[in-house]
Amino acid sequence: MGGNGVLAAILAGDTFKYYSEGEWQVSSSGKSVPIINPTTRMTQFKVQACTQEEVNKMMESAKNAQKSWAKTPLWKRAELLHKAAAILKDHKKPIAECLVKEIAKPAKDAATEVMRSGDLVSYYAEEGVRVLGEGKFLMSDSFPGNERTKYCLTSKIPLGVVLAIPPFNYPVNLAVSKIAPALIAGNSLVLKPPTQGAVSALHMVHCFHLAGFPKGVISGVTGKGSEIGDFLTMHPLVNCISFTGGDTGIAISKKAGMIPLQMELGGKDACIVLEDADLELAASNIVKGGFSYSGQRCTAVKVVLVMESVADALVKKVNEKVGKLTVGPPENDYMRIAWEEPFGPVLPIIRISNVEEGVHHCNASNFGLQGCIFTKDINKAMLISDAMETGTVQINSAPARGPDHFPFQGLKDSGIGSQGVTNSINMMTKIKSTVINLPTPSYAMG
Ligand SMILES: NC(=O)C1=CN([C@@H]2O[C@H](COP(=O)(O)OP(=O)(O)OC[C@H]3O[C@@H](n4cnc5c(N)ncnc54)[C@H](OP(=O)(O)O)[C@@H]3O)[C@@H](O)[C@H]2O)C=CC1
Ligand SMILES: O=C(O)[C@H](O)COP(=O)(O)O
Repeated sequence: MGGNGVLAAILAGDTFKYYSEGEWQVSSSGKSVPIINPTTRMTQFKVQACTQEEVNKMMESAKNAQKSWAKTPLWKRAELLHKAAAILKDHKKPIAECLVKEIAKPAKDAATEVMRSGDLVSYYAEEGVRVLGEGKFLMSDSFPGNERTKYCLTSKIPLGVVLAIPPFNYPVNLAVSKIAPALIAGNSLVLKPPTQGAVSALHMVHCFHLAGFPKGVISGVTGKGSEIGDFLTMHPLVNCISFTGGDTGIAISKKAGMIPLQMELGGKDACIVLEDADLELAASNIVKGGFSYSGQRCTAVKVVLVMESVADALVKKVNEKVGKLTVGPPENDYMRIAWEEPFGPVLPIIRISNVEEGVHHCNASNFGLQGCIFTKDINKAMLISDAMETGTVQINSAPARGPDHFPFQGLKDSGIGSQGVTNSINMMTKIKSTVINLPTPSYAMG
Protein backbone atom coordinates (compact mmCIF):
# COMPACT_ATOMS: atom_id res chain seq x y z
CA MET A 1 0.00 0.00 0.00
CA GLY A 2 1.03 3.58 -0.48
CA GLY A 3 0.87 6.13 2.25
CA ASN A 4 4.27 7.20 3.40
CA GLY A 5 5.50 10.79 3.27
CA VAL A 6 3.01 13.47 2.32
CA LEU A 7 0.32 10.93 1.42
CA ALA A 8 0.09 9.93 5.10
CA ALA A 9 -1.84 13.17 5.74
CA ILE A 10 -4.72 11.92 3.63
CA LEU A 11 -4.66 8.29 4.69
CA ALA A 12 -6.77 6.49 7.32
CA GLY A 13 -5.34 3.05 7.96
CA ASP A 14 -4.93 1.56 4.50
CA THR A 15 -7.63 3.69 2.83
CA PHE A 16 -7.35 7.19 1.42
CA LYS A 17 -9.78 9.76 2.79
CA TYR A 18 -12.15 11.88 0.75
CA TYR A 19 -12.12 15.69 0.88
CA SER A 20 -15.15 17.65 2.00
CA GLU A 21 -15.77 20.91 3.89
CA GLY A 22 -12.06 21.66 3.83
CA GLU A 23 -11.14 18.44 5.65
CA TRP A 24 -9.94 14.94 4.85
CA GLN A 25 -12.65 12.57 6.02
CA VAL A 26 -13.49 8.90 6.44
CA SER A 27 -16.77 7.69 4.96
CA SER A 28 -19.46 6.43 7.29
CA SER A 29 -20.13 3.66 4.77
CA GLY A 30 -17.29 1.64 6.25
CA LYS A 31 -16.65 0.48 2.69
CA SER A 32 -13.71 1.07 0.40
CA VAL A 33 -13.02 0.69 -3.31
CA PRO A 34 -9.78 -1.09 -4.31
CA ILE A 35 -7.47 0.37 -6.94
CA ILE A 36 -5.74 -2.38 -8.86
CA ASN A 37 -2.17 -1.87 -10.07
CA PRO A 38 -2.48 -2.79 -13.79
CA THR A 39 1.08 -4.12 -13.83
CA THR A 40 0.96 -6.40 -10.77
CA ARG A 41 -2.83 -6.95 -10.87
CA MET A 42 -2.73 -6.55 -7.07
CA THR A 43 -4.60 -4.02 -4.94
CA GLN A 44 -2.33 -0.99 -4.77
CA PHE A 45 -4.52 1.52 -2.92
CA LYS A 46 -8.00 1.83 -1.46
CA VAL A 47 -10.33 4.84 -1.43
CA GLN A 48 -13.51 5.60 0.49
CA ALA A 49 -16.85 4.51 -0.95
CA CYS A 50 -18.75 7.72 -0.15
CA THR A 51 -22.46 7.69 0.66
CA GLN A 52 -25.27 9.77 -0.82
CA GLU A 53 -25.58 11.68 2.48
CA GLU A 54 -21.90 12.59 2.23
CA VAL A 55 -22.44 13.79 -1.33
CA ASN A 56 -25.39 15.92 -0.14
CA LYS A 57 -23.26 17.50 2.60
CA MET A 58 -20.45 18.16 0.15
CA MET A 59 -22.81 19.81 -2.34
CA GLU A 60 -24.36 21.99 0.40
CA SER A 61 -20.92 23.06 1.52
CA ALA A 62 -19.88 23.74 -2.11
CA LYS A 63 -23.01 25.82 -2.66
CA ASN A 64 -22.45 27.92 0.47
CA ALA A 65 -18.74 28.37 -0.14
CA GLN A 66 -19.33 29.53 -3.70
CA LYS A 67 -21.21 32.63 -2.55
CA SER A 68 -18.23 34.05 -0.67
CA TRP A 69 -15.70 32.68 -3.16
CA ALA A 70 -17.42 34.68 -5.92
CA LYS A 71 -16.93 37.80 -3.76
CA THR A 72 -13.19 37.14 -3.42
CA PRO A 73 -11.34 39.59 -5.70
CA LEU A 74 -10.24 38.04 -8.98
CA TRP A 75 -6.56 38.79 -8.34
CA LYS A 76 -6.77 36.91 -5.03
CA ARG A 77 -8.38 33.90 -6.70
CA ALA A 78 -5.57 33.97 -9.25
CA GLU A 79 -2.96 34.23 -6.51
CA LEU A 80 -4.29 31.08 -4.81
CA LEU A 81 -4.28 29.19 -8.09
CA HIS A 82 -0.65 30.18 -8.69
CA LYS A 83 0.15 28.91 -5.20
CA ALA A 84 -1.59 25.59 -5.84
CA ALA A 85 0.27 25.24 -9.15
CA ALA A 86 3.63 25.71 -7.43
CA ILE A 87 2.77 23.17 -4.70
CA LEU A 88 1.59 20.71 -7.34
CA LYS A 89 4.91 20.98 -9.17
CA ASP A 90 6.78 20.49 -5.88
CA HIS A 91 4.83 17.25 -5.44
CA LYS A 92 5.75 15.98 -8.88
CA LYS A 93 7.65 12.92 -7.67
CA PRO A 94 5.09 11.31 -5.33
CA ILE A 95 2.17 12.09 -7.64
CA ALA A 96 4.02 10.69 -10.65
CA GLU A 97 4.80 7.55 -8.65
CA CYS A 98 1.09 7.13 -7.94
CA LEU A 99 0.26 7.54 -11.64
CA VAL A 100 2.70 4.75 -12.49
CA LYS A 101 1.11 2.44 -9.93
CA GLU A 102 -2.54 3.30 -10.55
CA ILE A 103 -2.74 3.64 -14.31
CA ALA A 104 0.57 2.17 -15.51
CA LYS A 105 1.60 5.43 -17.12
CA PRO A 106 5.29 5.34 -18.09
CA ALA A 107 7.36 7.14 -15.43
CA LYS A 108 8.51 10.01 -17.66
CA ASP A 109 5.02 10.64 -19.02
CA ALA A 110 3.68 10.59 -15.46
CA ALA A 111 6.13 13.30 -14.38
CA THR A 112 5.22 15.29 -17.51
CA GLU A 113 1.54 15.03 -16.65
CA VAL A 114 2.12 16.63 -13.24
CA MET A 115 4.31 19.46 -14.57
CA ARG A 116 1.96 20.12 -17.48
CA SER A 117 -0.88 20.32 -14.96
CA GLY A 118 0.94 22.85 -12.78
CA ASP A 119 1.64 24.98 -15.84
CA LEU A 120 -1.98 24.73 -16.88
CA VAL A 121 -3.27 25.93 -13.50
CA SER A 122 -0.94 28.96 -13.71
CA TYR A 123 -2.02 29.65 -17.27
CA TYR A 124 -5.66 29.64 -16.18
CA ALA A 125 -4.84 32.08 -13.39
CA GLU A 126 -3.09 34.42 -15.84
CA GLU A 127 -5.68 34.18 -18.58
CA GLY A 128 -8.54 34.37 -16.08
CA VAL A 129 -7.62 37.82 -14.83
CA ARG A 130 -7.79 39.08 -18.43
CA VAL A 131 -10.82 37.15 -19.72
CA LEU A 132 -12.86 37.81 -16.60
CA GLY A 133 -11.50 41.30 -16.05
CA GLU A 134 -13.19 42.57 -19.18
CA GLY A 135 -16.84 43.08 -19.99
CA LYS A 136 -18.69 44.78 -22.83
CA PHE A 137 -20.36 48.11 -23.27
CA LEU A 138 -23.09 48.27 -25.93
CA MET A 139 -25.19 51.22 -27.06
CA SER A 140 -28.74 50.97 -28.31
CA ASP A 141 -28.55 53.16 -31.44
CA SER A 142 -26.76 50.52 -33.50
CA PHE A 143 -30.02 48.55 -33.68
CA PRO A 144 -32.63 49.90 -36.18
CA GLY A 145 -35.29 52.12 -34.65
CA ASN A 146 -33.32 52.97 -31.51
CA GLU A 147 -31.86 56.23 -30.27
CA ARG A 148 -28.90 56.20 -27.91
CA THR A 149 -31.01 55.91 -24.78
CA LYS A 150 -29.79 52.58 -23.44
CA TYR A 151 -26.32 51.61 -22.29
CA CYS A 152 -25.79 47.91 -21.77
CA LEU A 153 -22.97 46.71 -19.50
CA THR A 154 -22.10 43.02 -19.61
CA SER A 155 -19.84 40.95 -17.38
CA LYS A 156 -19.18 37.26 -16.79
CA ILE A 157 -20.59 35.69 -13.65
CA PRO A 158 -20.02 32.21 -12.20
CA LEU A 159 -22.50 29.37 -12.62
CA GLY A 160 -22.38 28.00 -9.04
CA VAL A 161 -21.23 24.44 -8.33
CA VAL A 162 -19.26 22.70 -11.11
CA LEU A 163 -19.01 18.90 -11.10
CA ALA A 164 -15.80 17.60 -12.70
CA ILE A 165 -15.39 13.98 -13.79
CA PRO A 166 -12.13 13.08 -15.55
CA PRO A 167 -11.11 9.70 -17.05
CA PHE A 168 -8.44 7.26 -15.92
CA ASN A 169 -5.82 8.11 -18.53
CA TYR A 170 -5.16 11.70 -17.36
CA PRO A 171 -6.54 11.75 -13.79
CA VAL A 172 -4.50 14.80 -12.80
CA ASN A 173 -4.29 16.82 -16.00
CA LEU A 174 -7.90 16.35 -17.06
CA ALA A 175 -8.96 17.17 -13.49
CA VAL A 176 -7.09 20.47 -13.29
CA SER A 177 -8.30 21.40 -16.78
CA LYS A 178 -11.76 21.53 -15.16
CA ILE A 179 -10.84 22.69 -11.63
CA ALA A 180 -8.81 25.75 -12.63
CA PRO A 181 -11.38 27.41 -14.95
CA ALA A 182 -14.16 26.72 -12.47
CA LEU A 183 -12.27 28.28 -9.55
CA ILE A 184 -10.82 31.29 -11.34
CA ALA A 185 -14.34 32.14 -12.54
CA GLY A 186 -15.71 32.12 -8.97
CA ASN A 187 -17.42 28.72 -9.02
CA SER A 188 -16.93 26.05 -6.41
CA LEU A 189 -15.95 22.62 -7.63
CA VAL A 190 -16.69 19.01 -6.75
CA LEU A 191 -14.29 16.47 -8.24
CA LYS A 192 -15.20 12.83 -8.76
CA PRO A 193 -11.90 11.29 -9.84
CA PRO A 194 -11.74 8.08 -11.88
CA THR A 195 -11.30 5.09 -9.58
CA GLN A 196 -8.07 4.10 -11.37
CA GLY A 197 -6.17 7.33 -10.77
CA ALA A 198 -8.12 8.44 -7.69
CA VAL A 199 -5.13 8.59 -5.35
CA SER A 200 -3.09 10.71 -7.80
CA ALA A 201 -6.10 13.01 -8.09
CA LEU A 202 -6.63 13.16 -4.31
CA HIS A 203 -2.99 14.04 -3.88
CA MET A 204 -3.48 16.86 -6.40
CA VAL A 205 -6.53 18.04 -4.41
CA HIS A 206 -4.30 18.04 -1.33
CA CYS A 207 -2.08 20.58 -3.11
CA PHE A 208 -5.11 22.89 -3.39
CA HIS A 209 -5.82 22.26 0.30
CA LEU A 210 -2.23 23.19 1.18
CA ALA A 211 -2.53 26.34 -0.93
CA GLY A 212 -5.27 27.49 1.45
CA PHE A 213 -8.48 27.47 -0.59
CA PRO A 214 -11.46 28.26 1.65
CA LYS A 215 -13.40 25.23 2.84
CA GLY A 216 -16.02 23.94 0.44
CA VAL A 217 -14.56 25.71 -2.60
CA ILE A 218 -13.00 22.45 -3.75
CA SER A 219 -14.08 18.93 -2.74
CA GLY A 220 -13.15 15.40 -3.78
CA VAL A 221 -15.65 12.54 -3.59
CA THR A 222 -14.60 8.93 -4.20
CA GLY A 223 -16.50 5.79 -5.06
CA LYS A 224 -17.31 3.77 -8.14
CA GLY A 225 -18.81 5.83 -10.94
CA SER A 226 -21.33 3.06 -11.54
CA GLU A 227 -22.55 3.46 -7.94
CA ILE A 228 -22.45 7.18 -7.19
CA GLY A 229 -22.24 8.59 -10.73
CA ASP A 230 -25.95 9.08 -11.35
CA PHE A 231 -26.49 10.58 -7.91
CA LEU A 232 -23.76 13.12 -8.63
CA THR A 233 -24.67 14.04 -12.18
CA MET A 234 -28.37 14.39 -11.39
CA HIS A 235 -27.81 16.23 -8.12
CA PRO A 236 -30.01 19.34 -7.91
CA LEU A 237 -27.19 21.51 -6.54
CA VAL A 238 -24.93 20.88 -9.54
CA ASN A 239 -24.96 23.84 -11.95
CA CYS A 240 -22.52 22.58 -14.60
CA ILE A 241 -20.85 19.29 -15.52
CA SER A 242 -17.45 18.99 -17.15
CA PHE A 243 -16.86 15.36 -18.10
CA THR A 244 -14.15 13.52 -20.01
CA GLY A 245 -14.50 9.84 -20.76
CA GLY A 246 -16.24 7.35 -23.00
CA ASP A 247 -19.88 6.59 -23.82
CA THR A 248 -20.73 7.27 -20.17
CA GLY A 249 -20.75 10.92 -21.22
CA ILE A 250 -23.54 10.32 -23.73
CA ALA A 251 -25.64 8.71 -21.00
CA ILE A 252 -24.90 11.61 -18.63
CA SER A 253 -25.94 14.19 -21.21
CA LYS A 254 -29.35 12.48 -21.44
CA LYS A 255 -29.84 12.43 -17.67
CA ALA A 256 -28.44 15.81 -16.63
CA GLY A 257 -30.86 18.65 -16.09
CA MET A 258 -30.93 22.06 -17.77
CA ILE A 259 -27.31 22.88 -17.02
CA PRO A 260 -24.30 23.60 -19.23
CA LEU A 261 -22.34 20.49 -20.21
CA GLN A 262 -18.77 20.17 -21.37
CA MET A 263 -18.25 16.66 -22.76
CA GLU A 264 -14.95 15.39 -24.11
CA LEU A 265 -15.66 11.86 -25.30
CA GLY A 266 -14.11 9.17 -27.46
CA GLY A 267 -12.49 9.48 -30.85
CA LYS A 268 -11.61 7.41 -33.90
CA ASP A 269 -8.93 9.69 -35.20
CA ALA A 270 -8.04 9.10 -38.84
CA CYS A 271 -4.67 9.80 -40.43
CA ILE A 272 -4.77 10.60 -44.17
CA VAL A 273 -1.47 10.16 -46.02
CA LEU A 274 -1.17 11.69 -49.51
CA GLU A 275 1.26 10.73 -52.33
CA ASP A 276 3.60 13.64 -51.69
CA ALA A 277 3.85 13.06 -47.90
CA ASP A 278 7.16 12.78 -46.09
CA LEU A 279 6.69 9.06 -45.40
CA GLU A 280 9.34 8.91 -42.70
CA LEU A 281 7.56 11.69 -40.79
CA ALA A 282 4.17 10.10 -41.39
CA ALA A 283 5.34 6.66 -40.21
CA SER A 284 6.95 8.05 -37.04
CA ASN A 285 3.80 9.96 -36.17
CA ILE A 286 1.55 7.00 -36.93
CA VAL A 287 3.55 4.78 -34.59
CA LYS A 288 3.80 7.44 -31.88
CA GLY A 289 0.16 8.40 -32.32
CA GLY A 290 -1.11 4.84 -32.47
CA PHE A 291 0.87 3.15 -29.74
CA SER A 292 2.04 5.67 -27.13
CA TYR A 293 0.54 4.80 -23.73
CA SER A 294 -0.68 1.61 -25.43
CA GLY A 295 -3.08 3.64 -27.54
CA GLN A 296 -5.04 4.66 -24.43
CA ARG A 297 -5.48 8.24 -25.59
CA CYS A 298 -8.59 9.68 -27.13
CA THR A 299 -6.25 11.37 -29.61
CA ALA A 300 -4.55 8.12 -30.60
CA VAL A 301 -4.33 7.42 -34.33
CA LYS A 302 -7.07 4.81 -34.79
CA VAL A 303 -7.05 4.33 -38.59
CA VAL A 304 -4.63 5.17 -41.41
CA LEU A 305 -6.01 6.05 -44.86
CA VAL A 306 -3.13 6.01 -47.31
CA MET A 307 -3.03 6.67 -51.05
CA GLU A 308 -2.55 3.42 -52.96
CA SER A 309 0.67 4.55 -54.69
CA VAL A 310 2.59 5.06 -51.40
CA ALA A 311 0.81 2.45 -49.27
CA ASP A 312 3.47 -0.28 -49.55
CA ALA A 313 6.30 2.11 -48.72
CA LEU A 314 4.41 3.50 -45.73
CA VAL A 315 3.42 0.08 -44.38
CA LYS A 316 7.07 -1.05 -44.61
CA LYS A 317 8.24 1.95 -42.59
CA VAL A 318 5.45 1.56 -40.02
CA ASN A 319 6.23 -2.15 -39.62
CA GLU A 320 9.92 -1.43 -39.10
CA LYS A 321 9.12 1.08 -36.39
CA VAL A 322 6.52 -1.11 -34.69
CA GLY A 323 9.09 -3.92 -34.67
CA LYS A 324 11.33 -1.75 -32.50
CA LEU A 325 8.69 -1.16 -29.81
CA THR A 326 9.35 -2.76 -26.47
CA VAL A 327 7.13 -4.06 -23.70
CA GLY A 328 7.75 -3.79 -19.98
CA PRO A 329 6.69 -2.26 -16.68
CA PRO A 330 5.89 1.47 -16.73
CA GLU A 331 8.60 2.20 -14.15
CA ASN A 332 11.21 1.49 -16.84
CA ASP A 333 11.46 4.34 -19.31
CA TYR A 334 12.69 2.14 -22.08
CA MET A 335 8.99 1.75 -22.08
CA ARG A 336 8.14 5.19 -23.46
CA ILE A 337 6.15 3.55 -26.20
CA ALA A 338 4.47 0.43 -24.87
CA TRP A 339 2.51 -2.16 -26.77
CA GLU A 340 1.30 -5.43 -25.37
CA GLU A 341 0.29 -7.40 -28.40
CA PRO A 342 -2.63 -9.42 -27.02
CA PHE A 343 -4.38 -6.43 -25.46
CA GLY A 344 -2.70 -3.59 -27.30
CA PRO A 345 -4.08 -1.29 -29.94
CA VAL A 346 -4.84 -2.48 -33.43
CA LEU A 347 -4.08 -0.05 -36.21
CA PRO A 348 -5.93 -0.70 -39.46
CA ILE A 349 -4.28 0.68 -42.58
CA ILE A 350 -6.70 1.20 -45.47
CA ARG A 351 -5.65 1.96 -49.05
CA ILE A 352 -7.51 4.78 -50.77
CA SER A 353 -7.40 5.78 -54.42
CA ASN A 354 -8.36 9.41 -53.94
CA VAL A 355 -8.68 12.03 -51.25
CA GLU A 356 -12.48 11.98 -51.31
CA GLU A 357 -12.46 8.33 -50.29
CA GLY A 358 -10.31 9.20 -47.27
CA VAL A 359 -12.53 12.09 -46.24
CA HIS A 360 -15.63 9.94 -46.75
CA HIS A 361 -14.23 7.22 -44.48
CA CYS A 362 -13.33 9.76 -41.82
CA ASN A 363 -16.74 11.42 -41.93
CA ALA A 364 -18.65 8.12 -41.88
CA SER A 365 -17.62 7.67 -38.23
CA ASN A 366 -19.94 8.62 -35.38
CA PHE A 367 -16.94 10.23 -33.78
CA GLY A 368 -15.30 13.49 -34.78
CA LEU A 369 -12.51 14.31 -32.36
CA GLN A 370 -9.30 14.85 -34.32
CA GLY A 371 -7.70 13.75 -37.57
CA CYS A 372 -4.42 14.34 -39.33
CA ILE A 373 -3.11 14.80 -42.87
CA PHE A 374 0.39 14.20 -44.17
CA THR A 375 1.25 16.18 -47.33
CA LYS A 376 3.69 18.86 -48.47
CA ASP A 377 0.88 20.73 -50.26
CA ILE A 378 -0.61 23.19 -47.77
CA ASN A 379 -3.42 24.16 -50.16
CA LYS A 380 -4.60 20.55 -50.41
CA ALA A 381 -4.20 20.16 -46.65
CA MET A 382 -6.48 23.12 -46.01
CA LEU A 383 -9.17 21.79 -48.35
CA ILE A 384 -9.07 18.38 -46.69
CA SER A 385 -9.04 19.90 -43.22
CA ASP A 386 -12.19 21.87 -44.03
CA ALA A 387 -13.86 18.74 -45.39
CA MET A 388 -13.08 16.57 -42.36
CA GLU A 389 -15.85 16.53 -39.75
CA THR A 390 -13.59 16.62 -36.71
CA GLY A 391 -13.01 19.18 -33.97
CA THR A 392 -9.32 19.53 -34.86
CA VAL A 393 -7.16 18.56 -37.82
CA GLN A 394 -3.39 18.33 -37.47
CA ILE A 395 -1.29 18.93 -40.55
CA ASN A 396 1.91 16.85 -40.65
CA SER A 397 1.68 15.63 -37.06
CA ALA A 398 -0.24 13.03 -35.07
CA PRO A 399 -3.39 14.13 -33.23
CA ALA A 400 -2.75 15.66 -29.81
CA ARG A 401 -4.60 17.77 -27.28
CA GLY A 402 -1.72 19.99 -26.18
CA PRO A 403 -0.49 22.63 -25.78
CA ASP A 404 -3.27 22.71 -23.25
CA HIS A 405 -4.42 26.25 -24.01
CA PHE A 406 -5.41 25.30 -27.56
CA PRO A 407 -9.13 24.75 -28.13
CA PHE A 408 -9.96 21.03 -27.88
CA GLN A 409 -13.36 19.77 -28.95
CA GLY A 410 -15.14 16.88 -30.59
CA LEU A 411 -17.95 16.94 -33.12
CA LYS A 412 -20.80 14.39 -33.21
CA ASP A 413 -20.44 11.68 -30.51
CA SER A 414 -17.02 13.03 -29.54
CA GLY A 415 -18.41 15.76 -27.36
CA ILE A 416 -20.25 18.91 -26.47
CA GLY A 417 -18.55 22.29 -26.16
CA SER A 418 -14.89 23.10 -26.33
CA GLN A 419 -12.06 22.76 -23.82
CA GLY A 420 -9.02 25.04 -23.72
CA VAL A 421 -8.20 27.90 -21.42
CA THR A 422 -10.44 30.68 -22.75
CA ASN A 423 -13.22 28.35 -23.86
CA SER A 424 -13.43 26.56 -20.51
CA ILE A 425 -13.53 29.83 -18.57
CA ASN A 426 -16.30 31.13 -20.82
CA MET A 427 -18.19 27.85 -20.56
CA MET A 428 -18.14 27.99 -16.77
CA THR A 429 -19.60 31.49 -16.66
CA LYS A 430 -22.68 33.19 -17.95
CA ILE A 431 -23.25 36.71 -19.14
CA LYS A 432 -24.95 39.20 -16.91
CA SER A 433 -26.25 42.46 -18.39
CA THR A 434 -27.14 45.69 -16.66
CA VAL A 435 -28.94 48.25 -18.84
CA ILE A 436 -28.87 51.94 -17.98
CA ASN A 437 -31.95 53.66 -19.44
CA LEU A 438 -31.60 57.37 -20.16
CA PRO A 439 -34.61 59.71 -20.23
CA THR A 440 -33.26 61.44 -23.36
CA PRO A 441 -30.87 60.31 -26.10
CA SER A 442 -27.22 61.07 -25.34
CA TYR A 443 -24.53 61.19 -28.06
CA ALA A 444 -20.83 61.71 -27.54
CA MET A 445 -19.91 64.44 -30.07
CA GLY A 446 -16.13 64.07 -30.08
N1 LIG B 1 -12.16 13.43 -25.71
C1 LIG B 1 -11.35 13.42 -24.68
O1 LIG B 1 -10.85 14.46 -24.26
C2 LIG B 1 -10.99 12.16 -23.97
C3 LIG B 1 -11.76 11.03 -24.06
N2 LIG B 1 -11.40 9.90 -23.39
C4 LIG B 1 -12.21 8.70 -23.52
O2 LIG B 1 -12.40 8.11 -22.24
C5 LIG B 1 -12.49 6.71 -22.33
C6 LIG B 1 -11.50 6.06 -21.39
O3 LIG B 1 -11.61 6.59 -20.08
P1 LIG B 1 -12.48 5.85 -18.96
O4 LIG B 1 -12.03 6.39 -17.65
O5 LIG B 1 -12.40 4.39 -19.17
O6 LIG B 1 -13.93 6.38 -19.33
P2 LIG B 1 -15.31 6.12 -18.57
O7 LIG B 1 -16.35 6.82 -19.36
O8 LIG B 1 -15.49 4.71 -18.25
O9 LIG B 1 -15.11 6.86 -17.14
C7 LIG B 1 -14.85 8.24 -17.08
C8 LIG B 1 -15.24 8.75 -15.72
O10 LIG B 1 -16.65 8.59 -15.52
C9 LIG B 1 -16.88 7.97 -14.26
N3 LIG B 1 -18.16 7.29 -14.34
C10 LIG B 1 -18.43 6.00 -14.59
N4 LIG B 1 -19.76 5.77 -14.58
C11 LIG B 1 -20.35 6.95 -14.31
C12 LIG B 1 -21.69 7.38 -14.18
N5 LIG B 1 -22.73 6.57 -14.32
N6 LIG B 1 -21.93 8.68 -13.91
C13 LIG B 1 -20.91 9.55 -13.77
N7 LIG B 1 -19.61 9.21 -13.88
C14 LIG B 1 -19.34 7.91 -14.16
C15 LIG B 1 -15.68 7.09 -14.07
O11 LIG B 1 -15.54 6.73 -12.71
P3 LIG B 1 -15.00 5.26 -12.30
O12 LIG B 1 -13.58 5.23 -12.73
O13 LIG B 1 -15.19 5.22 -10.84
O14 LIG B 1 -15.85 4.27 -13.04
C16 LIG B 1 -14.59 8.02 -14.56
O15 LIG B 1 -14.25 8.96 -13.57
C17 LIG B 1 -12.20 6.38 -23.78
O16 LIG B 1 -13.42 6.17 -24.46
C18 LIG B 1 -11.51 7.64 -24.31
O17 LIG B 1 -11.66 7.82 -25.68
C19 LIG B 1 -10.31 9.86 -22.59
C20 LIG B 1 -9.54 10.96 -22.46
C21 LIG B 1 -9.78 12.18 -23.17
O1 LIG C 1 -7.07 11.64 -22.75
C1 LIG C 1 -6.70 11.89 -23.85
O2 LIG C 1 -6.60 11.05 -24.71
C2 LIG C 1 -6.25 13.28 -24.02
O3 LIG C 1 -7.25 14.21 -23.94
C3 LIG C 1 -5.30 13.43 -25.14
O4 LIG C 1 -4.28 14.17 -24.64
P1 LIG C 1 -2.86 14.08 -25.33
O5 LIG C 1 -3.07 14.25 -26.79
O6 LIG C 1 -2.09 15.19 -24.71
O7 LIG C 1 -2.31 12.73 -24.99
